[in-house]
Amino acid sequence: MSAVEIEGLSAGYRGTTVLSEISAGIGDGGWLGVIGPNGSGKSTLLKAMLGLVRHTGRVRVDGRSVSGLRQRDRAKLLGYAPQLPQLPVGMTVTDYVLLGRTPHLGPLGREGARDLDIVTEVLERLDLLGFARRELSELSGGERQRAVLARALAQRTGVLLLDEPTTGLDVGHAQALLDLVDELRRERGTTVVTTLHDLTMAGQYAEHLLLLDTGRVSTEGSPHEVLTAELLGRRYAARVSILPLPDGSPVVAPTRSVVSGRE
Ligand SMILES: Nc1ncnc2c1ncn2[C@@H]1O[C@H](COP(=O)(O)OP(=O)(O)OP(=O)(O)O)[C@@H](O)[C@H]1O
Repeated sequence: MSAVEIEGLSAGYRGTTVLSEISAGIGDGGWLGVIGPNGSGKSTLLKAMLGLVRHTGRVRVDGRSVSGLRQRDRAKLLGYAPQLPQLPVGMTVTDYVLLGRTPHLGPLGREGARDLDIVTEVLERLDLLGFARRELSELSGGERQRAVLARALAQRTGVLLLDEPTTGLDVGHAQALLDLVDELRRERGTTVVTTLHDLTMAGQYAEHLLLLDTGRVSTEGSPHEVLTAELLGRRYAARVSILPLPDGSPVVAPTRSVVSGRE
């Protein structure tokens, strides 16, 4: 359980500023969805929170600034599943997920029974036990995606930062993965930050959305406040309609332009 505050976060690469003055707060067990068009800075925001790119401003977890922490100590607070992780060649699923335990290992770097138990539990939870001894290169895209999430879950942190966790997953597996994250949130009070391209799903799972545009916060608020045809049309240069589901939650439906003269 951890509350997260982002305060005046600016970040960039090699002298170029990509993110400017981002501020946001997420309560214990909250879910923040970061949305925005390609290149708007969503992944950079997560990387800056993790200290993986140069940044100014503050990130606090339970009131404690993480900016000055060593990578290892940050990794005890913030779990991370990157969008395009480098997957070590020849590594099995179990060994890969065990990497999530690295920040918790003692000076000799040996994993103990508790670490192995956590890995088994996570593999079971993500329906990966059958693949435990398989090499990562022998998994399908969706299975690999689950292994990446498994590694982040094995970190056992109060905060999870998930960068496009449903990329490459079919609708059923995407739902199952987001349901699982939601379950963790309810059971353990895990605080979640996800970037998501699927705006309907972003609105269904996140309670609060942060819409980025060219590295700045364009709009933030509840899914109903942010997922409007006018706003999305402007920010994404897209034609969309917002349709309500029976429970009132918004579906973002792309609409095709009418081409005259077509049969
Ligand atoms: N390592 C890097 N070096 C230089 N520029 C980078 C680097 N990574 C990202 N950028 C640039 O920073 C900007 C924001 O990129 P970022 O990956 O954060 O966007 P995003 O919103 O996550 O995009 P997408 O939806 O396409 O994944 C882009 O203009 C991108 O080209």
